[in-house]
Formats: sequence, structure tokens, C-alpha cells
Amino acid sequence: MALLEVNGISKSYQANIQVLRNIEFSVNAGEFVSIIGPSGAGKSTLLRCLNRLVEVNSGEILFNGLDVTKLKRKELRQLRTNIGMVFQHYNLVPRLTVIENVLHGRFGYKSTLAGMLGHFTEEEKEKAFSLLKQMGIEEHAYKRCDQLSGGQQQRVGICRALIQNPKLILCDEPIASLDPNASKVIMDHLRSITTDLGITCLVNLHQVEVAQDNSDRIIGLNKGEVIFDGKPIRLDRTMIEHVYGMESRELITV
Ligand SMILES: Nc1ncnc2c1ncn2[C@@H]1O[C@H](COP(=O)(O)OP(=O)(O)OP(=O)(O)O)[C@@H](O)[C@H]1O
Repeated sequence: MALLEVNGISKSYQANIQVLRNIEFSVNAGEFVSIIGPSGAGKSTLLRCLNRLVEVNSGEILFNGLDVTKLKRKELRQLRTNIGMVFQHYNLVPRLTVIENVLHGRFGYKSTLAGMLGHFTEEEKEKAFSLLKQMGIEEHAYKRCDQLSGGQQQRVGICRALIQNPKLILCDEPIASLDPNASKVIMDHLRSITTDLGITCLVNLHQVEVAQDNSDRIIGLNKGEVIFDGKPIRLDRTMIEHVYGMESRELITV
């Protein structure tokens, strides 16, 4: 069974301007899927609909068979513990330490009061530390987050998503603010999350080549519609032109 099934979702922020049009696709457990498309195609909106940061106007989203669009408050909170999110600008709390930011990923499992008071178990702290070690940044555990480079902060963001024990990780342009070296480190970590830990990843990317190099499957969006859904090898020059339209001239270098 698919982990995620998106059945005909549509979204408008304003009347008569459709940002997503009848989107259909599914993602199997253990897949690494990239979403590509020109600026404004609706990639972020689509990702945010999946965990209800944005509400759809129509269609259904099945996660493990449950319709996300119909969940009540408590069920939605539960859903969000199963879906981690990694953001372009990391969304960390700059004045808090690295390890405190990672532990924020446990908030969904706690009462509001325990979360506010920062009550975390020894096991949670050990897990946070071991994730930082996995990402090669354990020596920064007690530094303020704003003392880290962008690439290091993104690794903290990934640890925060992983400590949730998610079944799915949504990454919204995770490398858009990083230089090529840091981008490679982040993509390698994301890829190994799927390959080694079996966690499904759905990643919005601007860079076609990065998507081609890392994905099991690519979904191409243009003007809110799925234009391509297939293996990277099928995404040839003609198809890239189709997905990106005018923007493709800048993207295709070969
Ligand atoms: N909160 C919002 N209110 C109104 N319009 C919005 C909102 N968020 C996005 N949009 C509009 O929806 C369209 C799709 O935006 P979205 O950010 O989903 O695209 P994207 O493909 O992720 O673009 P980019 O690659 O530039 O981030 C754009 O026209 C954008 O202006």
C-alpha cells in the first residue's frame, strides 16, 4: 500500500487563481521522491498541504490510509509527529542551543506544559546527541544555533525531524540557501535517511541535476499541475523543457 496518496487536490489562495489543480500522485514507503518545477509552480504549497500547514480546497490526501484533510485537532497533532519537516531557512530558534533545537522535535509527543518547561527524558537527550553524532556535528551540541554555518544548521533541522521518529520527511528547498559543498552534504544525509533508515522523503528542489542524481522518482509541476511523474532517467531534455517552460533555457547546459 502507498504511504501517501494524493487524490485530486486543488488549492486557491484567492478566488479564480488556482495554485494547485487536481494533483494526483502516490508515494510508497521507502521512496525518495523529488518535486521540481519553475518558481511559483506550487511546490511549497503542495508540500504544505500534505501536513495541513495549508488547507486544500478539494481532493483527499491519504497518509497510511487516513484522510489528512478530515483530521480533527488531536488526530492532526498525531499525524504531524509522523511527518517531519525540513525548511529552506532551517526554522531553528537562534538563541537556543543546538541540542535544545533538536529536542524541539519531541514537542508533538508531550503535553504543552512539559514542552514549555523543556522536560525531556534522558533517553530523548541521548537520542538527540546520537543524531548529532550521525550528522557529524556533535561537538556543536551546546553552542547557540546562530553560531553554526548554514549547512550545519540544516543538519540540526534534519536531526529535529528525525527525533520525531517520522514515517515521512517533507523537505522544502532544503539546499536553496547553501553553497554547493554544503548542499552535497545535506543531500547525502537526506538520501541516506531513505536508504539506511527506510524513511520516505519528499523533497522540493530547484536544481534538476540534484533531483536526477538523488531521487528514485521525480514529480514535475508546472502552473499547479503534474506534468511529469517518473524515474529520473525518463526526465530528458524535452521533458525538462516541458516542465520548466521558458525557464528551461537557463537550466539546460548540455
Ligand atoms: N500564503 C499565500 N497567499 C497567497 N498566495 C500565495 C501564498 N503562498 C503562495 N502563494 C502563491 O501561490 C503560487 C505558488 O507558490 P509556491 O510557493 O507554492 O510555489 P513554488 O513552486 O514553491 O515557488 P518557489 O520555487 O519560488 O518557492 C505563487 O503564485 C505564490 O505567489
